[in-house]
Amino acid sequence: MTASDTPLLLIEDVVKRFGGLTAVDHVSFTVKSNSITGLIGPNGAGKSTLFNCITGIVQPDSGTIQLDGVKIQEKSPNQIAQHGLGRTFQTPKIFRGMSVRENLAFAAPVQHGERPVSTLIHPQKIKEEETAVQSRVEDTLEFLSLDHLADEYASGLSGGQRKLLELGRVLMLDPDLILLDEPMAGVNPALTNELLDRLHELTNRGRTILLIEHDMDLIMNHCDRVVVLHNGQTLASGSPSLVQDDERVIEAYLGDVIDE
Ligand SMILES: Nc1ncnc2c1ncn2[C@@H]1O[C@H](COP(=O)(O)OP(=O)(O)OP(=O)(O)O)[C@@H](O)[C@H]1O
Repeated sequence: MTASDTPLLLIEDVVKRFGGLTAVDHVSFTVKSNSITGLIGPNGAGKSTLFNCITGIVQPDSGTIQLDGVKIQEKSPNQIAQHGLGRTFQTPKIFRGMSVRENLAFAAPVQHGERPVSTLIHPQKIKEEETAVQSRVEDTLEFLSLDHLADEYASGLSGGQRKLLELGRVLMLDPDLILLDEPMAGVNPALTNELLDRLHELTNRGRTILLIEHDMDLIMNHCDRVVVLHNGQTLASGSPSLVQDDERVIEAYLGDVIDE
């Protein structure tokens, strides 16, 4: 395998049990840099549990998870985030009592200015850091077309705008790999298109995206690869067209989704 073939994320034989239930059952797949990969499967297939294993919220019982060539399965969520992983949740984690701009600024990595002693010792450095954060906030507002809402309270945003803001908070950490848990659920079509444009733009800028989504049109039209989970196992993985035509996937999952 050459360096350029090395996947950004490697999931190998990962198992996670809750008592007698095997939620993730020997799952293996890879995610290439600068791609969008869709993780799909019926309710209870193990998608969120796998996300939790990747982000360090739960520890897998066995298997290997590598991010950019480094094993991360025994690291803490903070260490994994510092290693270049960002994540959004089904329900956005934002501060409703803060403005959009404050939400973004607050998501920036810990700065010297937040430590009182540093403020006295390195005033110039702190000023530079504050300027850099402000500039990053403005860039993020513009990138996500949230600039007109910058001073609004997050509590006043629509569901879709909250999802954009949560993505913005993740982008403030400048992650290489972004995990999105149902980013389009409850988002109106105009904002969904906006969000999809941004996701493609992020891959053009060198980011990599792994997303859980139930909207099949979106998965088939916008993902480079699809991984299908069923009963905790990898039922299929490959290009959207390959997965769409896979008899096992149609029988176990797509049949139901299309009939709905
Ligand atoms: N903390 C937990 N304790 C016990 N069982 C759990 C826990 N978390 C998940 N499970 C179980 O593991 C299985 C997989 O759940 P998971 O939430 O990962 O599925 P999912 O594919 O994300 O489903 P959905 O699409 O409904 O969100 C389910 O049977 C669920 O009940």
